[in-house]
Amino acid sequence: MFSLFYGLWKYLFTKTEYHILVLGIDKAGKTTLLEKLKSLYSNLEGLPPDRIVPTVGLNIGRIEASNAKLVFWDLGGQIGLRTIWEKYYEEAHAIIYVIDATCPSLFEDSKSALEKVLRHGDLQGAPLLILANKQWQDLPGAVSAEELARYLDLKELDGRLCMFEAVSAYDGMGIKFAIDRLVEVIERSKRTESLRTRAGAAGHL
Ligand SMILES: Nc1nc2c(ncn2[C@@H]2O[C@H](COP(=O)(O)OP(=O)(O)OP(=O)(O)O)[C@@H](O)[C@H]2O)c(=O)[nH]1
Ligand SMILES: [Mg+2]
Repeated sequence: MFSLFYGLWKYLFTKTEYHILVLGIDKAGKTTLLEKLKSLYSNLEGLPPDRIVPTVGLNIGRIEASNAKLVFWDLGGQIGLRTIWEKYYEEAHAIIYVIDATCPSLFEDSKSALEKVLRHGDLQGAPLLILANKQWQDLPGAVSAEELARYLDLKELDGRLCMFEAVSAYDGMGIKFAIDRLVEVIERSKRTESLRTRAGAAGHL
């Protein structure tokens, strides 16, 4: 009887944990975004932009949003570090792909790195949120989310849900809206269902 009530209590009150990969080429603003997420969603003050250095390993950020626990894995985007990305694919519920929207000369590089990510079998069906970052008042040259979508013209989405949002990792503009949308999509995605089934099966071994 106890286990029945415990199971029900756990079902009602335990928040599901989702793993979200934060990818993108170097200097796109991934770590600045991660630190801003910490400030926006918790009492912890994230690192200020002037103390953030290029990422070599992995930065992890945990927040609670839209009644879910979110774990962000922020990886280095330098060309020699991109081979590490795939080690995290299997366990990821979704991808956030960050692009410096003020730098069209790097869009092609961003696009080909992203296409490689999307082709990988371990990320099949993972929802994708593409952020047109650096929409900051001091950088008026940033392209909008719609313009970025046109530039990238992604063809190999393979049935996954893809969203574009304009954000500023500096001042936080657009971030909460984008994350809430992503969580909604993660909760309904087939990928989440299959990761849950796999975790359940592993638990019964
Ligand atoms: N103006 C402006 N600058 C930003 C914004 N986000 C990041 N930056 C700047 O862009 C540069 C790179 O930011 P990072 O967060 O280190 O970029 P990253 O994608 O983590 O880079 P790697 O770790 O090398 O992959 C830094 O100088 C940031 O201050 C933004 O929203 N607006
Ligand atoms: Mg970084």
